[in-house]
Amino acid sequence: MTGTERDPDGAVIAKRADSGAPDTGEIRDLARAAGYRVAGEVTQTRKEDPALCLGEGKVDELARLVRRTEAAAVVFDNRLGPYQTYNLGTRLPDGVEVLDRFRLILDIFGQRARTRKAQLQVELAELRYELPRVEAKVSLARRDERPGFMGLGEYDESRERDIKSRISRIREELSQIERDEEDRRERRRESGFDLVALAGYTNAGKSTLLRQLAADLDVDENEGLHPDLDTTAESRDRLFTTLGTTTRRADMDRRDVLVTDTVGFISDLPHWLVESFKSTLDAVYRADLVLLVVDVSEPIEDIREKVVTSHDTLYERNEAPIVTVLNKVDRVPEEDVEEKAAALSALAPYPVAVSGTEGTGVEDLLDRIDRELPPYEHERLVLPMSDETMSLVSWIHDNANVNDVDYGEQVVVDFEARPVVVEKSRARANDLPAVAES
Ligand SMILES: Nc1nc2c(ncn2[C@@H]2O[C@H](COP(=O)(O)OP(=O)(O)OP(=O)(O)O)[C@@H](O)[C@H]2O)c(=O)[nH]1
Ligand SMILES: [Mg+2]
Repeated sequence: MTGTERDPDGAVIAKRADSGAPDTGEIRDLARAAGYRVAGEVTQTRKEDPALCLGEGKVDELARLVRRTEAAAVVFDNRLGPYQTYNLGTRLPDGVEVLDRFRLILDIFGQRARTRKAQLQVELAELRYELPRVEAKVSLARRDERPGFMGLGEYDESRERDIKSRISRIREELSQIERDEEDRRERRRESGFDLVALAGYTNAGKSTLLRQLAADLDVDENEGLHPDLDTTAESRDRLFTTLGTTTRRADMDRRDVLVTDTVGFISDLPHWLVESFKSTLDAVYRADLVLLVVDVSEPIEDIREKVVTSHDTLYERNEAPIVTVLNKVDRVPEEDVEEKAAALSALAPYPVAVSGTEGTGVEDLLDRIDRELPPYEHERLVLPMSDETMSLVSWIHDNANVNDVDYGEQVVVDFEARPVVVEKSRARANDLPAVAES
C-alpha cells in the first residue's frame, strides 16, 4: 500500500510507560488538536527498548493496526530518539509518518502561528528538533554506505550547516523582538499600568477568563492608546487554542491594569521547546502579578500534576507573585471545590474560585488583584500656575487617581498612583519653573 491510499487524517496512538497503566488521554487530545482522527492505540508497560521504544512484538502489533486502519501517522506520547524514529519507520508500511509528542506539539504550533514572532519561534523549535536528527542521518549514511545514501549524506551535511546558521539568525531577530517588547512593557508601566499575566495549563480557561476581566467598553479607546491591544481571545475546548499573546485593559475602578493572555503550559516539554517560546512567556515572567489558572473540574491528581508543571515552567524566571485561580467552579459542587482547595493548600495557598463562563467570583478576583499589586502612593504637589503646569496636571489625570485639584495662586494636585508615576510627576514638577512643593 502506498501513502496516498492511507487515510490522511487517521492516526494510531502509541505509548510506553515504565510502570502503571499508560494513560493516553492527553496525547489523544493533542492528536485531535493537530487535526487527526484517532484510529486506535497500542500501549505497553515495560522498560524502554533502545532501538524501537516498544518491544518487538508490540511494534508488530502496531504495524498490523496501522495496516488495518489505513492510518497515515503513528503518534507516540514518548520522546523518540532519531534512531528509534528511523527504525520504527522501517517496520511500518511505506509512507506512514512517525511522530513523537514534541513533533506533534510543533505541528500544532505551526498550524496556529499567525504573527511573525510565533512563526519564528516555531521555526526555531523545528530546527532545534531537526538538528540532532540530521546529524544522526549523516552518521547513519556514512555507516550504511548504501549506494545513493552517500549522496543524501553529503546533502545532509550542508543541511546541518544551513540549520545552524538559520538558528543563529532567528535567535537574533527574536532577541530584537524581545527587546522591543520589554521597552513596551516599561512604557506601559511608566504610563501607570500594572501588568497582570494569565498563565496555566493549556485548556484551563485563560482566554475565557480574560474576556471576563476585560473592560469590553474600553477596548476602542484602548486601541487608540495601544494599537497592539487585541480585541479577541479565542476560547475552544481544544489544547493550545492560544499561541501568541493578547493584552486587554481590565475592568477596575481604582487602577489601570493590563491583562495578558498567552500560550498554555503542558507537561514533558523538553527544555529547547520551552526556550524557543521564551519571548512569548516573557509576558508572564515579567508581569507584576501572575494569575495561575487551574481547571478545578478535573480529578485532584491531574490538577496537582498540572499545578506542578506550571510551577516548574514558571520557576526559574518568574519574578512576580502568583495567585492561583480555581476556574470552572460551575462544573463542581461547592464542597468539592473546598476539598480540592484544601488538598492543594501547600502548592497553591489562598486560591480564588471563579467561573470564567458564568462570571462567578470575578469581582473577588479583581479585588484580590488590587490587593496583590504594589499599593498606590499618595502625593500632593503644589505647582505654579502656568501652561506647563496645566499640561502636567492633565498628564497626572491620565495616569493617576486624582483626589482633588485646587486652582488658586498656585495649583495643588492631590492624587494616588503607582510609585513610578509618582516619581515621574515629581521629576516633571521639579523641572517646572519656580516650583514649590509641600
Ligand atoms: N464549564 C466551564 N467551562 C469553561 C470555563 N472556562 C473555560 N471553559 C471552557 O474550557 C475550554 C478552554 O477554554 P479556553 O479559555 O480556550 O482555555 P485556555 O486556557 O485559553 O486554553 P489554551 O489557549 O488552549 O491554552 C473552552 O471550551 C471553554 O469554554 C468555566 O468557567 N466553566
Ligand atoms: Mg487560550
